[in-house]
Parts: sequence; structure tokens; C-alpha cells
Amino acid sequence: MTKTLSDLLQRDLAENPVITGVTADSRKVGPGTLFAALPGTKVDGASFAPGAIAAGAAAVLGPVGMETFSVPTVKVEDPRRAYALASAAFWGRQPPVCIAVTGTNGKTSVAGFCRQIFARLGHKAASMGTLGVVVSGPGVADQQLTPPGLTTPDAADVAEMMARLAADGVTHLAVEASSHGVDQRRLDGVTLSAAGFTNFTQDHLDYHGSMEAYREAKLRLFDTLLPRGATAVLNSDSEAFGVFAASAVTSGQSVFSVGDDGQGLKLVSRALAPHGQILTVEAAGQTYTIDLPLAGGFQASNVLIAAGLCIATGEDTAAVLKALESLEGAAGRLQRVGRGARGGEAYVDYAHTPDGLETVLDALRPHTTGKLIVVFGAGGDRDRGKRPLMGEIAARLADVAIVTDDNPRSEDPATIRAAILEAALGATEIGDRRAAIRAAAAQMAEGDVLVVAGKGHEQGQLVAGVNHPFDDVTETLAALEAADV
Ligand SMILES: CC(=O)N[C@H]1[C@@H](OP(=O)(O)OP(=O)(O)OC[C@H]2O[C@@H](n3ccc(=O)[nH]c3=O)[C@H](O)[C@@H]2O)O[C@H](CO)[C@@H](O)[C@@H]1O[C@H](C)C(=O)N[C@@H](C)C(=O)N[C@H](CCC(=O)O)C(=O)O
Ligand SMILES: Nc1ncnc2c1ncn2[C@@H]1O[C@H](COP(=O)(O)OP(=O)(O)OP(=O)(O)O)[C@@H](O)[C@H]1O
Ligand SMILES: N[C@H](CCC[C@H](N)C(=O)O)C(=O)O
Ligand SMILES: [Mg+2]
Repeated sequence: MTKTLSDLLQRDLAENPVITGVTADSRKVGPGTLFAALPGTKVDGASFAPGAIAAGAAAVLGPVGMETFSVPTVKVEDPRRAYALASAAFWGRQPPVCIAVTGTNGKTSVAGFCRQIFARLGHKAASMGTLGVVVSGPGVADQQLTPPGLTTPDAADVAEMMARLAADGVTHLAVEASSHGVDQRRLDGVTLSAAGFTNFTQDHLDYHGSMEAYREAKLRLFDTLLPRGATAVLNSDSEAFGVFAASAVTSGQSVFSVGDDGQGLKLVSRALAPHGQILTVEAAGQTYTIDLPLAGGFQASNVLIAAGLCIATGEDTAAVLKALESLEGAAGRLQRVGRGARGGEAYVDYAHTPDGLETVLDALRPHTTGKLIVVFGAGGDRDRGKRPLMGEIAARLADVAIVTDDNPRSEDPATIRAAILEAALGATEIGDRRAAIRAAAAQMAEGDVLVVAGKGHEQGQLVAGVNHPFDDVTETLAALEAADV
């Protein structure tokens, strides 16, 4: 069915061309495309409008105050939102059940758990986020549809992917809502059935400027994107729970809280088990025992949020909680890699925030009878305030801390390491990540635990615009072998 500019922007227009595509990237424009000229963080999209028109753009959408071009030009107060809504209207179909999860840490884990739970319960389900788009279904092998990229993709990409998934029979979709993504309206076109919140701690101050602005961005998932009457699944153990609960209630949503004080799912107890942990959970007056094959208190929190989201969309509580017993952790999140030559266990994890690092070291301490060894760094062109906080945490919670490089991007790696080391008393500095991992593996003995943190699933080390192939899992395995002499 053809769609016109007026259909996509939901307004009467004097000139109403047929639209054949929607994009905010002039390089993707073809004949008949609606080009959204968005003011960006680096450049003004309007400067690419003449090129877009030359490439065939049928209309330009942009902010109030933008110049008028030689094709129908529509100016609106919130062009990013209009772009997202136009993209959704253009692509049309969405999986009937879409849920989103936000929070500083745990989004990828929760989205992946939701996908797995829905699939175990007989639905064709997908997750969209840091690890790309993955589809799972009953009796079908997991299918990776897109590679890892942005945590929350561009609005037109989200809309196109939702239509493709719906056409492929996917009925349940779990999306990661990053603060950048919510702030930039990348999810404004998604019709949500439920939304989840994991936690709120320091990250991304480079982009948001203050913790308040960062929190506002996350709150927007509830106060603007989640419809009235839908369910907000909130982590009762987060310090920010009250703020998120108040926002959800004010927005006419029901709150389903999970955690130690959860009203929807209450975590009564947690006991370590060799393969993970045993959870006792109360739900609607019933007590359930869950044999969870994942270690760490944070994973207990993540699985309860995922379970809450699935229950909020109408799944049976007992069946959802049973499905937790066969969950797999997301790649590179507390992923066990192997055993040291003289004993000990090595893990790769994606902790790249102070809270993430503290959480993963706390999670591993009970599994450590010898030394807890951590190899980590901090990303360049990202929140600089994280660096000393992560240094202090590693020095305090690990027995051996090795500070190395993690995607320096355009920054001087030595300067990043120095900012971490300033607060990491007793830590060792080894800039080369491979050498750092090898030095750590060489120290491993029986009872020790090594965690290589910060890069998880990532396949490259970004240095001065060049992505050098690098995989922490492969490097850690090689280091364990090299230490076996
Ligand atoms: C800071 C940030 O979030 N930037 C994102 C944003 O770019 P922007 O709008 O600021 O872009 P810009 O480069 O100033 O350009 C302005 C406009 O001109 C357009 N343009 C540009 C060049 C051209 O030739 N033609 C053209 O039309 C661009 O498409 C854009 O619409 O919108 C783009 C399209 O969606 C994103 O690709 C881009 O992500 C950059 C690459 C990025 O690194 N983002 C990271 C920080 C990010 O978004 N991370 C979050 C959080 C992860 C987490 O939770 O930890 C994520 O969701 O991944
Ligand atoms: N609930 C949690 N609380 C604290 N830390 C967590 C929690 N869940 C995960 N983490 C830590 O954060 C790391 C990243 O987890 P995950 O990828 O699920 O988070 P994310 O929010 O998707 O991250 P990103 O912002 O990069 O998308 C994990 O490897 C772990 O170290
Ligand atoms: N989504 C996060 C990932 C950080 C991963 C870490 N390896 C780094 O490069 O800082 C970000 O873009 O801030
Ligand atoms: Mg993620």
C-alpha cells in the first residue's frame, strides 16, 4: 500500500508526495524518500538536505527554524519524535507484544532472558540490543539477524526490523532502551506492552551532563513511552525505585515490583549452588523454588525483572518461573572461559561502569578461595568520572588489579589509565590488553578467580578510529594455554 507524507506525519499538507522510504541519513536516501534533517551532536542534518534532494528525497522533515527546501519541507517542534513516528507508520507492522528494558546495567541480560522465556513458553520471540537482533522459538535454533551495534538502534532501523520480525511470525520482542536511545526518541514509534527498570548508577555523564538529566532520560521510558494502563516492572532493590515507581503511578501504569521487597515477585532467599544459585521467590501468595543456572546476585535481580516483564504481558507465573531454570547468560556477561593450568577459574564480563565492576567482583568473591584477579580499563570518549571510581573499586574488592586499555577511541590511552590508577592503590599498569590478560593468567593458582572485565562480547579494540580485532574470550583462552608450561 502506498503511503503519502500526510499519512506518515499525520497532518494535512498542501503538497503530499508518495513516500517510498524514511531515513535520517542522507547517504541512504533514494527516489521518494522522506529525509529527516536532524540536528545532531556532531553536525546539523539540515546541511545534508540539498544532497538528499539531489539523491531523490521527496520531502524533508526538520526542526522549527530550519530553512525551506525545494521539496515539501515540514518543520516540527520535536523532529526526532516525528521521525520515529513516521518510520513506524511507514513500516507498519510490529510484533503484537513489545517490551522494553532500561537501566544502567543489566539491559542486555534482561532482554535476552525475556526472549528465552517467551520462546520456552511457545512463542517466536526476539531481542534487540547491544548484541544485535536475535530470534528464538520453540524447537528452532537461535538466529542472529543483525550483528552487535548500538544498544538501541536508530528509529528507522527499529521500525524496519520490527516489521521484518512481525512478517517472520515473531510475536514477542524485548528491546533494550538505552538512555541515549530514549533521549533521541529512537523508540518513540514502538507500541509497548510493558517496560522494565533494572538500576540507576553512574554512566554516560559525557552525554547527559548530570545524573539528573541521565535519570530524566530513563524516566521518559515510563512517563512518555509506556502507555497508560500498561505495567512497569521495577527493581525494588534499586535506590531509584521510588522515583521510577512515582513516575509510573503518575503516568497511570501499574507497578509490578521485583526484588527483596518486591510486591510482584519477592526474593525470599538465595543460596549458592555449584552450577549457579537456588532462589526462593514468593508470587501472589505462592512460594516457588528456582534452580537458576546462573551465578551472581545481579543475575537473580535480572531474571526476576525478566520474569516480571513476561508475567506482565500475560504469561502464567508458574510457567515463567519454571522457564528460568534453563536460561543461558548473555555472551560475555560473567561468561566462564576456562580453568587455569595450576587451577582457578577465568571469566569474561562486560562490567564497564563502577556499579557493574563492584557487582561482578562482589558476585565472584564467594566463589574465590584464593586470589580474585581483575583485568580492566575504561573506554575513551566516554564518561571520565567513571575512571577513578572504577580504580578505587578494583583496588578495594580484588586482590590483584591490572589496569589496561579498553577502547581508547580518540583519547591518549596512558591518560585514561592514569585516571584509573590515581584511585587504584597497589594496582599494576599494563597498557597492552593481551599482555595484561597473559600476566593475570600467569598468576593463577588453585582457588583463584580471574575476571577480564569491560569488553564482554566485543570483537575489537577501538584505537584512534581503527577497530583492531580483539576478543577477550579468545585472548583469555590463549593466555590460560600459554600459562600451561
Ligand atoms: C552521541 C550519539 O548518540 N550519537 C548518535 C546519533 O547521532 P547524531 O544524531 O548526534 O549524529 P551526527 O553525527 O551529529 O549527525 C546528525 C545527523 O546528520 C545525519 N548525517 C550525517 C552525515 C551524513 O553524511 N549525512 C547525514 O544525513 C545523521 O544521520 C544524523 O541524523 O544518532 C545516530 C543515528 O541513530 C547514531 O548512530 C549516533 O550514535 C553514535 C555513533 C554513538 O556512538 N552512540 C553511542 C554513544 C550510543 O548511542 N550509545 C547508546 C548507549 C549504550 C549504553 O547504554 O551503554 C546506544 O544506544 O548504543
Ligand atoms: N543488575 C545488575 N546490577 C549491576 N551490574 C550488573 C547487572 N546486570 C549486569 N551487570 C554488570 O553489567 C555488565 C553488563 O551487563 P549487560 O550487558 O546486561 O548490561 P547493559 O545494561 O545491557 O549494558 P550496556 O549499557 O552496554 O547496554 C555485566 O557484565 C555485569 O558486570
Ligand atoms: N554501551 C557502552 C559500552 C561500553 C563498553 C566499553 N568497552 C567501552 O568501550 O567503554 C558505551 O558505549 O558506553
Ligand atoms: Mg546492553
